[in-house]
This record gives sequence, C-alpha cells and structure tokens, in this order.
Amino acid sequence: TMVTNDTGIAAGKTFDYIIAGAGLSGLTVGNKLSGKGYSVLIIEAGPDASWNPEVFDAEGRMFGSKTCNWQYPAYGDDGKLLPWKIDSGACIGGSTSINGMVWYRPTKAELDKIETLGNPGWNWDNLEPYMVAAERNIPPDATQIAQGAGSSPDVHGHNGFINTSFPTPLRIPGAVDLYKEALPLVFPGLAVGGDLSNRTSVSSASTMYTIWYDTVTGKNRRSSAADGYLWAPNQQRAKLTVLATHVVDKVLFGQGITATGVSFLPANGSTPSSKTFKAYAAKGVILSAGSLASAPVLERSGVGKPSVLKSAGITRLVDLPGVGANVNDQPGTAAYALVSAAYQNDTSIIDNRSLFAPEISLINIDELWPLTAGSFILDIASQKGLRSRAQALVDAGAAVNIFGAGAVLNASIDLITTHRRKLALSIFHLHGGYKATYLILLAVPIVEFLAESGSSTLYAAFWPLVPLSRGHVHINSSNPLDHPIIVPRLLEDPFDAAVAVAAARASRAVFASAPFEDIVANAYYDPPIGPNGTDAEYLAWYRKSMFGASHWVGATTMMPRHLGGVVDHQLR
Ligand SMILES: Cc1cc2nc3c(=O)[nH]c(=O)nc-3n(C[C@H](O)[C@H](O)[C@H](O)COP(=O)(O)OP(=O)(O)OC[C@H]3O[C@@H](n4cnc5c(N)ncnc54)[C@H](O)[C@@H]3O)c2cc1C
Repeated sequence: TMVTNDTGIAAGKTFDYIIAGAGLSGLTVGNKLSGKGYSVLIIEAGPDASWNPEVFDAEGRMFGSKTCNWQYPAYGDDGKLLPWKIDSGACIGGSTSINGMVWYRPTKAELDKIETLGNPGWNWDNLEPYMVAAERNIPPDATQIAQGAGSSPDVHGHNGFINTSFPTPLRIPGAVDLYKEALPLVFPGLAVGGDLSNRTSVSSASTMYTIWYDTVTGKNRRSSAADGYLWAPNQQRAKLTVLATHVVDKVLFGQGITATGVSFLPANGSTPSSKTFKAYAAKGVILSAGSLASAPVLERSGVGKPSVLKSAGITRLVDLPGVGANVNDQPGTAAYALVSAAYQNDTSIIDNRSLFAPEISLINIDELWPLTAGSFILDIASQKGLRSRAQALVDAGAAVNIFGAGAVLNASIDLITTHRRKLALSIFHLHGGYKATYLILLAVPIVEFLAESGSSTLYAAFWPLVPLSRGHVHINSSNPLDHPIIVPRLLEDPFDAAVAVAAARASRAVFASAPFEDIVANAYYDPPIGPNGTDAEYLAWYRKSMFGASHWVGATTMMPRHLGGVVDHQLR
C-alpha cells in the first residue's frame, strides 16, 4: 500500500474508485475494493499520524486534545458561536484515531428499523455477518472476569481485523462493583451483565474497547480502522494508494450526472483556485469524509438545497434539500459526586486513566420512567381518544406500539420514524407534554449512561440516545478550506429535554443510593442542585454544560428522497 503526501501520485491519473476521506468508512471500503483487485485512491485531508502516541496508545490521549481533530466550530440559531467545539478525526484513521473506542453491538430492533425506513436489505440478519467479520475479540482473563467483565463468545467475531477487549488492568473495579449494584436501584429492570454486546439480555456492563494489550510495552493499544485495514502487514495492497494532507473539493460530474472523478488540493493552502488538481474514477466516487464533511463536498459539487448553493455562488446540478439537513448528535453532560477523604487515594475507586467509561448502561424508557400501575402509559392506553388517533396513524402506515387493555398493536413503522417529529408533535397536541412520545420509542434504549471516576470525584456522563432535535450543516462559501457552518440545535425538542432532565436526576440518585453511602461525601457536588431541585433548574444547568457526544449522523441520510433522504439504499 502506498501512503504519501505527494500530489503527483494522483493528479491527472485514473483509478477504478476514488474515495474521499480515510476514516472508518473510507479505509474499510478501500481495503475491500483493493482486495478484490480494483485500483483505489483514497484522498485524506489530514496527515498520517501513525507515529503519534496520542493516536496509537489507547490511554495516550487527553480529553479535548487538538491532535488529529478538526474541532469544528458550532453555532446557535442566532449565528453566535457556541462555547464548545465539535471533535472529529482529522488524520488517517479519521475519528477512529481519536474516538472513545467503546465497542458494543446494537440491538436487532434498532438495525431492523433502518430497513423499514425504506432501505431494503439493511437489517440485522444481513448485517450481522459483517459485524462478525470485522472483529477479533480477545476474551477477558480470569482476573478480569472476577472483577465483573464477562464474555458471550457467540456475540463476537474472533477472526477479524479490529481487536476488541477489556483493558488490562480493568479500571476502578471497586467503584464498578458499586455501580453495578446501584444502577438497577435507580433504573428498575436494568439488566446488569458482563458483556454489553449481548444485547438480548444485558443492558449494563463493564466496557469493551477497540484495543489490544501489548505485553512488550505493557500498554493498551488503539485498534483503529487504520490499524486494522491499512497498516496491518497482512493487509497490504498493490492497488491501494492513500494521498494524505489533501482535501477533496468537488465531485466531477459527466453526462447524466455520473461521477467521473474529483478535484482536490493540498490541505495547507489558503487560496484554492491556483492549486486545484483532478483525478478520475472509472467505476465510482465514494464520499466518506464523515457525517459533517461529506455534505459540504456534495454542496460544493452542486448537489443540495438551492438556497444554500445560491448563497455560496455554486451552480446547481441537483435539487436535493436533504443534504446537510437532519443533523443530530446526542446532547451530553456529566454530574459529579465528591468522594470522601478515606477513599481519595484508593485506585480501585478513583484512577487517573484516560480510558472512558468503565461501565456503560443503555436505559429503556420504562426504566427511566418506570411502568407502574397508574403510570402514564396505562393512562394513555385507557384513553379512547388516543387509541382512535393512534389507529388512524396505523391505518396511514405508521408504526405505533400501543399497549392497552392487554392489546399490542404493531404496524409498519415507516411513517412514524421518517416523520416522527411531526407525528410526535401531533400526539403532543392530543395529550400535552412529552409522555405520549413513549408510544413510539418503546423498542430502543433512550439514554446512554456512563459510570466514571474523576480526580477526586465519581461521576456519571449521560445523554438522550435517540434525540428528536434536528440541526444542520452547510457550506458558507465555495472555498473547500473553510469550515462548514454547523448548527447542532441540541435539546430543542421537548422530548429530548424531558429525557435529559430525567437522566440528570437519576445520576444524582445513583450517588445518593445505599451502595455509595460509605464512599460518597456529597452526592450533589457538581452541579450543586439538591434533591429538591426543579426541572427548570436541571434543564438550565444541562443547557449550559452540554456538548455533542460525538456521534453525529444524519447530514446525508439513507432513505427515500421524498422523505428527505439524500442517498438510496445502495448509497447512491
Ligand atoms: C471524540 C469521538 C469519540 C467517539 N467515541 C466513539 C466510541 O467510543 N465508540 C464508537 O463506536 N464510536 C465513537 N465515535 C464515533 C466514530 O468514531 C465515528 O462514527 C466513525 O469514525 C465515523 O466514520 P466515518 O468514516 O463516517 O468518518 P471519520 O472516521 O470521521 O472519517 C472521515 C475522514 O474524512 C476526512 N475528511 C474530511 N473532509 C475531507 C475532505 N474534504 N477531503 C478529504 N478528506 C476529508 C477526515 O479528516 C477523516 O479522516 C466517536 C467519535 C469521536 C469524534
């Protein structure tokens, strides 16, 4: 495999495929296509940082580091800069060179919904073999198992390219024990286990990461997409070229809007016009510049929302308003409890390691708002008005699970998912408040809850997992070296706000629970909002302290065009 910064390797040349972005998607697809004998050029804006311990040492990275990080600015609706920046990988390996490395599988219900959204074939049964093929799972050893790690071998691959394992040694086993005890008290019904990839029976477990333990150096090492698919000695390819430190400007189009190649330029220039080069693709161009950069490439190429293209002075080729719309990330924050003096130096409770989130929980809606007699879900079920309204939605092709009088109505979920914001709002109007949204979110976890330790604290980081709020990313000019304008609009939707407040309250309850009695000196340390704090107080704090959880999706959505989609089920 050729990895180079030399423009001449690509300028004016023709390849079977050209790929924009050497991150998770670009490297994986580039590896597979070149492995089948196609000539492939991957153009990556960032450098090769394989030498950098911040990238290869799994614990070498500090939170907020600028190495290999775009740190995109984020804006409010009012055009003002937000106080936090957006982390996104900016070197070979993309975000897998800087991410939290947390590894677990989605549920079948979640994956199957991608298909019902209008994407034939995108379901659990078809995707599961690829999950198996990607992974080389290293089971926990006896010490790790004794400390709460577990492994269900049949929910892992064992011969793939990405190493996954528990860290050596496991982090804060004493505190994790307490978390495992306390979490089900606060989230009744939460199933604690050892392996979070076993999603049929486990929703809280010690964390596995995309890492492997190097016995020579005694360090945990990051297993990035580059590690698995580019640098690995047994993955070298005669026909794969990676051009680093070059930015893809546009896709070149021929007749019938067929992609014929790309224009690109060195990443360190400031005026693009004089330094733009072209490379040609005989079979296809693949955009994999990440969820916040692929949409801008499309817009610069003349594909997007007409008003955006017009104000950037770009000639329109395709009117596709979904480009850059529908952006969403999970709004995260963290709440801290002060650890009592006696435990301040106990490394089984508090440590200084930078592997994120030793225990992770995925909270279902009925664990956040328990389903008890008299709770709103039973109220809703007994309300005739909602039943008939919901029936109307079902008749219109919506997917609604209505639990009432022992009956469960299930239907296609097309409409409710694709228009879920609209339908959620119409249900709101019927019943007021967010509670009715319960109807459409029963099947998937709605909060991710990470149990952690700080320097003198224990803390929980958390976020609504399926936010209904939507933001956008668009170009501001035709200059490919300018950052796009990203407007996240986190926590705009009332349902997201309700989930956020409930998660924040629950985090305090965890540290105020009996298992933490001896360990915690102040469960309400930061924020200093006590047990009687109002929802408004919690929400105000949440909005002030929140950041994007770095799981951005949506700007080039795969779904039918009439629903706002950008690519079809074959990613075209
Ligand atoms: C801080 C952080 C923590 C995360 N934690 C986790 C985690 O713990 N577990 C998990 O599963 N996921 C995590 N993720 C998410 C995961 O890493 C991403 O979902 C995944 O890497 C996305 O893959 P991608 O190929 O779409 O984009 P990326 O991997 O980001 O790759 C995109 C590449 O395109 C390049 N590029 C951008 N613009 C251009 C251009 N114009 N021309 C050429 N190249 C360009 C970028 O430099 C980058 O290398 C995290 C992400 C971040 C940022």
